[in-house]
Amino acid sequence: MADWHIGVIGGSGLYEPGALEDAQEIAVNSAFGEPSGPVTTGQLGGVKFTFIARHGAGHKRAPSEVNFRANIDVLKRCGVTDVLAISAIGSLKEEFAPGDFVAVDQLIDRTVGRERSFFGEGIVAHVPLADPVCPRLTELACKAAKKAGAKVHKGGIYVAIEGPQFSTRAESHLYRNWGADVIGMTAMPEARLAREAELPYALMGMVTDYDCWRDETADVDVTDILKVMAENSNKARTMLEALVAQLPKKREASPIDTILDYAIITPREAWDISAVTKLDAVAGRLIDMFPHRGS
Ligand SMILES: CSC[C@H]1O[C@H](OP(=O)(O)O)[C@H](O)[C@@H]1O
Ligand SMILES: Nc1ncnc2[nH]cnc12
Repeated sequence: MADWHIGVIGGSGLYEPGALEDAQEIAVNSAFGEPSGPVTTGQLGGVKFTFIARHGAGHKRAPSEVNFRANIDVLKRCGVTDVLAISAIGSLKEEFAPGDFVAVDQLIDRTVGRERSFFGEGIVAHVPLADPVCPRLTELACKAAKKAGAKVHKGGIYVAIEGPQFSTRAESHLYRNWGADVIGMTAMPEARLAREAELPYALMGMVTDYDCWRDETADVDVTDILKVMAENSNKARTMLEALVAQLPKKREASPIDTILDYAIITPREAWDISAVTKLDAVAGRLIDMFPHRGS
């Protein structure tokens, strides 16, 4: 049984992990290009912990410019076992008010043109994604967020748009009609890639606005979003402390840890050597000729 190593992806307004023990900022290279920046790695409450800011220091990467593959690859290379993503989200539902937290459990992908797989080019995999988030980590994150004083909604359908513009009013109504509960620009392909990298992934969204469907409120705008985020980022950090404080002592295996066992369709003898080399972290468990993974 592996020990827990929590990886956190901080979204808009959350560019620092808070106080870590033995904190070190390290630049980790990825064969998939430039990650959003260096990671901060250390311990939180005695648990291994690694943080990356999704949009980079100073929020310089737009959602379409985030190299999601490199970010996930880098977390995997650091030895992360589970990923908690934190995001600013718009609400498409009356009950999800600004300031509330939503533990997302389903995703609709409306992004276009982003690299969405580690596989292809000589080694093909089809991982299941019916339930794109890890129920165990989501449950732990919900309890932690409540401990941090947040109003938490368990379950919500997130529609991921390409951005960077917010939605038109017609789109906002359309997504509501589809049954989506919240909206953002980053959970896809992040969740897809975490699954391919055999990393259980949970997404805690912090509601910052009502997008533009609601007559009673002003249309979404970044200044208002940042104001709500500023009020909530401490709560997010407290949630992280509460999360590590209540982790079970030993991390039981998750089915996601070995999802590639049933997903790679290309027979091993046909694997393309250069594709396999790039996958030395993501699929390192299966690539016994590449003893890898500095942890
Ligand atoms: C600052 S408003 C739009 C921006 O905020 C969200 O980012 P993240 O998911 O990284 O917290 C949203 O997806 C957009 O990228
Ligand atoms: N209304 C919204 N649309 C897309 N992404 C968001 N992130 C925060 N609020 C958002």
